[in-house]
Amino acid sequence: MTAMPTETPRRTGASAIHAVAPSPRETPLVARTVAIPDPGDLLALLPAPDAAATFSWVRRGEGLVGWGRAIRIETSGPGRIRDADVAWARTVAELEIVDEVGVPGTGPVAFGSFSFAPGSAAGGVLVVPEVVVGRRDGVAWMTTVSPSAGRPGPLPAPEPVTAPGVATFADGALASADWVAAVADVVRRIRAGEVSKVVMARDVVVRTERPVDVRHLLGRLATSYPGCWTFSVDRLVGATPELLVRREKGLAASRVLAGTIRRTGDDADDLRRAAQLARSSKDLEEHELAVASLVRGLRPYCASINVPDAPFVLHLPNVMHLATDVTGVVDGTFGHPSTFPAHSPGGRGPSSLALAAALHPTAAVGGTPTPVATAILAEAERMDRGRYAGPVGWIGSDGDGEWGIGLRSGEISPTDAHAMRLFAGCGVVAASDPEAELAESEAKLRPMREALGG
Ligand SMILES: C=C(O[C@H]1C=CC=C(C(=O)O)[C@@H]1O)C(=O)O
Repeated sequence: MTAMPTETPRRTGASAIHAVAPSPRETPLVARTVAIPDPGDLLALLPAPDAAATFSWVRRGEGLVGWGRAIRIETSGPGRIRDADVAWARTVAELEIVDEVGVPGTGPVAFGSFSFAPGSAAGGVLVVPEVVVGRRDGVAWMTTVSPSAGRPGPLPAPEPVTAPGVATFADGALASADWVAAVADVVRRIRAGEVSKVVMARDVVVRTERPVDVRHLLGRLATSYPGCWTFSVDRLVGATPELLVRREKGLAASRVLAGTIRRTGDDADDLRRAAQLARSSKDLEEHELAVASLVRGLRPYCASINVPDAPFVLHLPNVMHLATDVTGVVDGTFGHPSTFPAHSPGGRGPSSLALAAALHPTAAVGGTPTPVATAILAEAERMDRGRYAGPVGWIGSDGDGEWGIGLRSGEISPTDAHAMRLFAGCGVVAASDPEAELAESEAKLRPMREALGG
């Protein structure tokens, strides 16, 4: 039996499952994975401009792309990530799975994206595309999810990609000067001892001459930021350098980023700046708090954890970050309450999504201590972050998967394909200079601005 709608599906024909109440289907959906010849550029396969039905998780030419919506799971509230994990395990249990390839990313896959804040109307979503094409270590495959058990047909011929034309950018919730004043106020509260770190974000609204074709953005982001995860899930699009958690074959991995310096484009100067960043006590403090929060979140789920003594400097085209790669051995015997048996045959422990639920929000996007910091930012930013800075990624049928943090991103409006909101945030600590944070947020907005042609 296969999960089917408990409420009227959207008119796209997708099956909609609201949270954890899938109801049975007469004919099971079949998820079939077959090997295919190397398909070339994965992003070039995406057939249509519709951001709501276009999925991507691509880094250095490898990863997953998908289109169409075979199953949709929507969640909301504080349990939005865990509820989606539970609903996914139930959905998987009711699929018929034929996987002729058997590597991470084959079999049925759900792409997901979750709001930063528990109370956000943006909630959470998992979508199983009708078609997924993936590549990893030179192996390529196609997975189809449909009521038919037949072998998949040829890939569709993509429609031409269109550029958005002239894009105009305007202040979002706060004008720049007001945001700087809000950051200054937060610095005062930190210095008064109320909180150690608060990540302050801002939004920028965009209007484009022509409807945004998400494939245009994805192509530009992937070309300019090959080391980032170029993602598209349900209209949230971006290229994030930060991995919240990957679970693969019993191992958990996370790339924590916090502490930033802008690049100038001059190699010698950038090297000097990298050294300056590695020694900056303000950035090292910001970074340490982010690593500590990640490790605190991961520890209960791991038999062992490896945390390097010092961060390295990650070079991106727009900025450099202090970075720490944390790894852990997932405790397969640990009975996470949201881990369904389908995710832990033989005691595999919490799924990648259960781990993401446990880790979000780290101090790289919230602050320290988390409850105080998130309450302060919610008030000071004067906006709902939506799914910016929330987990974004994919999960497979065995619970393995990859979840990034939805940074360097923007959301295409659900009602107007000419409208987007872009986001960027900065870790604020006692030594922060509000004007410098504004400049840093501008540098972090650059990938999306440039992808839009700004
Ligand atoms: C919150 C963002 O970045 C985080 C990740 C890396 C460096 C950060 C920083 O230095 O402030 C932030 O913690 C963002 O890009 O919107």
